Amino acid sequence: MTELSARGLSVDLGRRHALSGVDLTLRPGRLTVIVGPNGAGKTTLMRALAGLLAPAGGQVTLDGRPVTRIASAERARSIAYLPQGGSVAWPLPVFEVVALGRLPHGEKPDSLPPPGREAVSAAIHAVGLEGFGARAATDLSGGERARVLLARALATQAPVLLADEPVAALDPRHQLVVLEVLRRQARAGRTVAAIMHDLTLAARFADEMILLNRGRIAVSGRPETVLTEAELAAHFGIQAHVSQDGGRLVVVADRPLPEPGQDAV
Ligand SMILES: Nc1ncnc2c1ncn2[C@@H]1O[C@H](COP(=O)(O)OP(=O)(O)OP(=O)(O)O)[C@@H](O)[C@H]1O
Repeated sequence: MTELSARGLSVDLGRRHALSGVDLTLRPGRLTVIVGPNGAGKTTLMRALAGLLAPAGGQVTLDGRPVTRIASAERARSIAYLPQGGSVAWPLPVFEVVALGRLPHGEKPDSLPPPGREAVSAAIHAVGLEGFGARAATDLSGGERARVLLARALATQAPVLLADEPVAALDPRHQLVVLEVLRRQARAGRTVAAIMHDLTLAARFADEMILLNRGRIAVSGRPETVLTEAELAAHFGIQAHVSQDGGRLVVVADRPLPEPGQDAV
């Protein structure tokens, strides 16, 4: 059971304050969805949580230990990170790309021990890519490749899984497949966070949501607390209609609100 926390987290990128004073705790057993407008700092936050960016202030801790002080191999075994829009550089077979997720365990793709091989096969199965194992990962569609990269992260079997826009490239069925995988990971006791832009889908799967805007947490909590028409207007700049359909939250973006100082069209 692994808890990932940020306290007073600030990150500068060049001269830009990308994150300021972020406090959050990602808990085992929960799927937390991070939302926010473009440029809000979501990717920066996830990279800092993964220990890939050094904070300018505050800190990120994994079960109380500062994440940037954990040796990289141990960190990679503890936190699986799926970057946004990841690519595959080499024409390796899908099985071998997914098997790269076992490297933090010291297991090489061409000589996996049985438990490692099982983890790779289970990850390929989880994302619905059976039958793709021998295909070159460079010869796949964007959505297929996105699922290969998620499978690589799953194959690590890390107690923490951080996924940056894991469903952005996927068709509706595979969006559901992947979100069900993330929810199952959480239900199995892992600590799971995902960045998403589809607010209705996010509300359906999130145990908890964090709305980030201008590098700060604007609001967090249950989806119905975060996704109110007022919060959507204030932070996404949209007039939206939020309703309940059979107990599910539905967000329909009606129109963009004028930027402050801009005349309505
Ligand atoms: N390498 C960089 N140097 C300077 N500024 C950067 C750098 N990378 C990102 N930024 C800026 O930091 C801010 C946060 O970027 P970030 O990628 O975290 O946003 P995001 O919320 O993930 O956005 P999106 O929804 O568009 O993916 C943005 O204003 C961006 O322009």
